[in-house]
Amino acid sequence: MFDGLKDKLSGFTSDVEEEVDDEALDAEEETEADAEVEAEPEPEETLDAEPEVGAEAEPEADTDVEADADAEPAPDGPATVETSEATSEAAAPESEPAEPATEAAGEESDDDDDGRGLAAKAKIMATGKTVIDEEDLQSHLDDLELALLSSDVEMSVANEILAGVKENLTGQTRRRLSSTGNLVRDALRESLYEVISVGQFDFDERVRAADKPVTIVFTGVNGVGKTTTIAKLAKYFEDRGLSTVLANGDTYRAGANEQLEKHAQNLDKKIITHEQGSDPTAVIYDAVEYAKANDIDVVLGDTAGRLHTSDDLMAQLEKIDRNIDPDMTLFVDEAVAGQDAVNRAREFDDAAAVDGAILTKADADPQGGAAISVAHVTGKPILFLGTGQGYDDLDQFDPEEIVDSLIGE
Ligand SMILES: Nc1nc2c(ncn2[C@@H]2O[C@H](COP(=O)(O)OP(=O)(O)OP(=O)(O)O)[C@@H](O)[C@H]2O)c(=O)[nH]1
Repeated sequence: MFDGLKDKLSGFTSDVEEEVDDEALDAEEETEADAEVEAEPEPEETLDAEPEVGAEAEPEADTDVEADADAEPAPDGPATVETSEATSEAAAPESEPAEPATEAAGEESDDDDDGRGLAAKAKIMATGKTVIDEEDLQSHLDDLELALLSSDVEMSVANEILAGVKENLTGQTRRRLSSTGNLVRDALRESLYEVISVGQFDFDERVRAADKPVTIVFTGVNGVGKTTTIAKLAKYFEDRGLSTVLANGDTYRAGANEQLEKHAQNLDKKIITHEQGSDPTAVIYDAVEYAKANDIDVVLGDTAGRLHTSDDLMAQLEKIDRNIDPDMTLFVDEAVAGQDAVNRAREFDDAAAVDGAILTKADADPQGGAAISVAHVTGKPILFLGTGQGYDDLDQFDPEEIVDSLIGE
């Protein structure tokens, strides 16, 4: 799932990490040079070079930072990051002295596995320098933009991700990043998470809390796996102890009844159908009445997937809204449709406000563009991903899990 996108994102993070490493090395050399200068026999500089002796003995205002750093003496003596960190903070007393030194001290112990440069990276963050020059970052951001667009990520969403990465790596927010050697990945992770977690709510909880029967109506064009998804959700609810009745409100398409009937039969579920061409609202209404009479928990109502530009479609959904007032309207499309799915999500949401989306065929989608973009574009969350043709192949959409799978933990 989304393997092509994973590769592209990994290319970006390793390229920028390299750049950050180079900057870190430069910074390290600079700091070492500074330290040599500081080691000259001026009284205050001597204090920095030999903190155990000097700091407690001279608690003057401008040496408070050293004293703080020394409050937890480093076993390795003055050559530790804590010491040199405190030194650089003291050299620039204006810039938030104590906290960064503590951050850097905490970070240092985790940095061994990344080899060169990590202590220096922590130092760059702690001392308020940028992690990477904006200019150096720009060419990588251009590459990232291309990678996102070629993976079908919607333009405005790609721009949002780029802006987030840039801000996280060069702006004021970088201190929020955990410095465990994955600065760039963390920046990308945070930025991706922001766009794909839009509007998330607890689907199970909402269903549990609602008065029964809960009515869920499905919209979306034909051929994307809507019928299969309704069947998968019937199984999903059964697994959670909730009963369902299916309603075929797609009275427009020949063969729709048979298709849903087959799933209902396989899953041993009640299905309500009317003749082809009849009123979809009436079908779903009957299903709701059946659910009430038979103590059924959830009504799953299909609707026709005619073209989203059709006034008929809007009129149909409006009529369902007016007469049935469903608890949720979910938009279904296929992840593999990429930009088309994103555009349709926007148009369906404009036509008849949806509460969330389900993307089918994520298992067959190397790009991930729709999965990244739909929530941000509509302001409504993706709730499920279809991951295969079996009834159990439906995963709840967990933004954190998706981001982890895209860029590694
Ligand atoms: N690989 C994969 N195939 C799927 C998934 N969901 C549905 N399909 C397949 O997609 C094909 C179309 O699914 P249907 O449910 O019949 O789709 P549909 O005809 O769009 O249904 P309507 O939207 O109601 O018209 C079927 O072969 C399904 O098995 C999925 O998540 N992954």
